[in-house]
Amino acid sequence: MDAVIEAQRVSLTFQTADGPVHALKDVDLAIAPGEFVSFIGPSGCGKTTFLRSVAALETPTSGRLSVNGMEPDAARRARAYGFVFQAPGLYPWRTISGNISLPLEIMGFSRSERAERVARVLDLVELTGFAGKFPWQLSGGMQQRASIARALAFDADILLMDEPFGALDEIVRDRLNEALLALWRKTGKTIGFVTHSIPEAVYLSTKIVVMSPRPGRITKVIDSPLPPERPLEIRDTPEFIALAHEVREGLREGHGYD
Ligand SMILES: Nc1ncnc2c1ncn2[C@@H]1O[C@H](COP(=O)(O)OP(=O)(O)OP(=O)(O)O)[C@@H](O)[C@H]1O
Repeated sequence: MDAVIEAQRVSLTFQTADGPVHALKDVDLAIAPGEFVSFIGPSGCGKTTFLRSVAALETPTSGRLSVNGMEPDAARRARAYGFVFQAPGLYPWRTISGNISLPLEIMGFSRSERAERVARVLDLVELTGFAGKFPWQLSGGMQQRASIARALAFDADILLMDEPFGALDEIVRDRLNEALLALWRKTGKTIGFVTHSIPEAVYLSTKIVVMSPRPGRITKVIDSPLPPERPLEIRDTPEFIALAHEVREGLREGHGYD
């Protein structure tokens, strides 16, 4: 099947006061529909820059990038994806349902359509009872679930997530990983997910993209042999441990964490 996200020799150089920064160099990647792809690598290897380029928030210096067969900018206008940032970024003066419906209001959806969509995505992230609460009445993990719901409200086939659980403690993160995996299985969306965590990447992904800095590039792409059904205990299995080892070796080969 055709790739939903395809990068061909994508490079991006930032011109800074200290000289050029090669954030991405010759990145080639094809992501098929329904894949869960994690990007892992040390700070500064270009993970965020790649995801932001897919979302048309950055413009590559050279190379070709397509999203649903379109240029990233056209894909953005066609609302081809939802984007989840590292911080939930909810407006404190709006309720949870008010936050989720805000982009829909801006896009001109009717009141009934907004209500229907908000109810559906709140159910997907298991926050149905919290629609009328304000962000400060929710825990950090619940706030991040609300921001995922907001990204899902467009009903796009692609979800781009930039380290969405990085600021959360491990137990909350485990629970959100489970919930995200369940959501992915239920919706069949294509997910691009940036993380610093090897266990998180291995637990969630069908494909793990290992990156290395200076210049930012892909050093290894690992297809996961793990089944789509993944209870948390799968992390104790030999298959999981072997895969985590392979990712760690990939990072080491790219001098990632040395
Ligand atoms: N707007 C910008 N202007 C100049 N340099 C930038 C800009 N954005 C990113 N960079 C640089 O590009 C490189 C890649 O950054 P990027 O944020 O993509 O890395 P990352 O792998 O996501 O890192 P982290 O894990 O710390 O978020 C870094 O050296 C960073 O300093």
